[in-house]
Amino acid sequence: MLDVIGLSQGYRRRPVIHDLHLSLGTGAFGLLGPNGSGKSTLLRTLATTALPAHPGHLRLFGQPLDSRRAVRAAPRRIGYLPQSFAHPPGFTVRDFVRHCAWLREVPAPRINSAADEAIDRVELGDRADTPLRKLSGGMLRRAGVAQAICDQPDLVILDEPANGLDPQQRVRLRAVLRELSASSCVVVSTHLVEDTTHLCDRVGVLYEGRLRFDGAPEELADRADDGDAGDTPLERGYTAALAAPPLPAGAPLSAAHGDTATRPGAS
Ligand SMILES: Nc1ncnc2c1ncn2[C@@H]1O[C@H](COP(=O)(O)OP(=O)(O)OP(=O)(O)O)[C@@H](O)[C@H]1O
Repeated sequence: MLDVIGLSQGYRRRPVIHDLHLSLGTGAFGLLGPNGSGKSTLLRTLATTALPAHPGHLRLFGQPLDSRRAVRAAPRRIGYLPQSFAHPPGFTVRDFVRHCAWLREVPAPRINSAADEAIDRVELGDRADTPLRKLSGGMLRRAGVAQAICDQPDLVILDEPANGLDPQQRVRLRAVLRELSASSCVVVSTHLVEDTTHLCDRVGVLYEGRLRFDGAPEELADRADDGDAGDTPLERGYTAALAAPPLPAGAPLSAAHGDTATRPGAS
């Protein structure tokens, strides 16, 4: 579904992601990392809103982004929720989700029903005709999730989707994403380390633009030492991973996710 092969990415002359390797198939992948570690930059690149410097660094749906045609085609199969997004404040939730679906070139006969279904999934059905400017922060976030999951894209990329959600809505969101991840590749960045146990079959820990861990949440918890900071084994395992060296390009991947057993580039 998605292969990142030695990706480096940054802003002007400032590198942020360094020689990153990652292969994902169907399932839920949680991306953890401290502020400024490069999570949003990586997700932006996977969503193709920022292109890699070299087309060969990213393969989506089996294709490198090496032609205008490939770059144009990829977003049709990607649902993306950025960390923050501009929205026309006069749009209702329904207008917004339909508009995003139209931008993604969801076939016209499917747009209305797919938008309504996505709005129901995030439990905004009773607000479908409410202008976005009148929504609470958590509701606006859910409207953002609705547009990303509308028509079940093959690749769903969500940058901190649980931001501002109350505990019940977080549980509901996890259930929706788990359901999606049975047939799509769902990539979620979060600061809620514990959330990944309930949602993800695989997590990555990014620090200073390099992956420090890639495996099942249980394996991350196993990294924990008594001396690591955190209240739970998973939080302590996360702290331990931050102190670990970057993963080498050929490191084996957890067998729990997708169909790739080793990193691309592994000999
Ligand atoms: N548009 C931009 N222009 C220049 N530098 C940027 C831009 N966006 C991010 N950066 C820089 O890139 C680095 C990584 O930022 P990024 O937002 O990817 O991290 P993050 O892990 O998502 O952080 P957070 O958890 O705070 O959201 C930071 O040092 C940030 O200052």
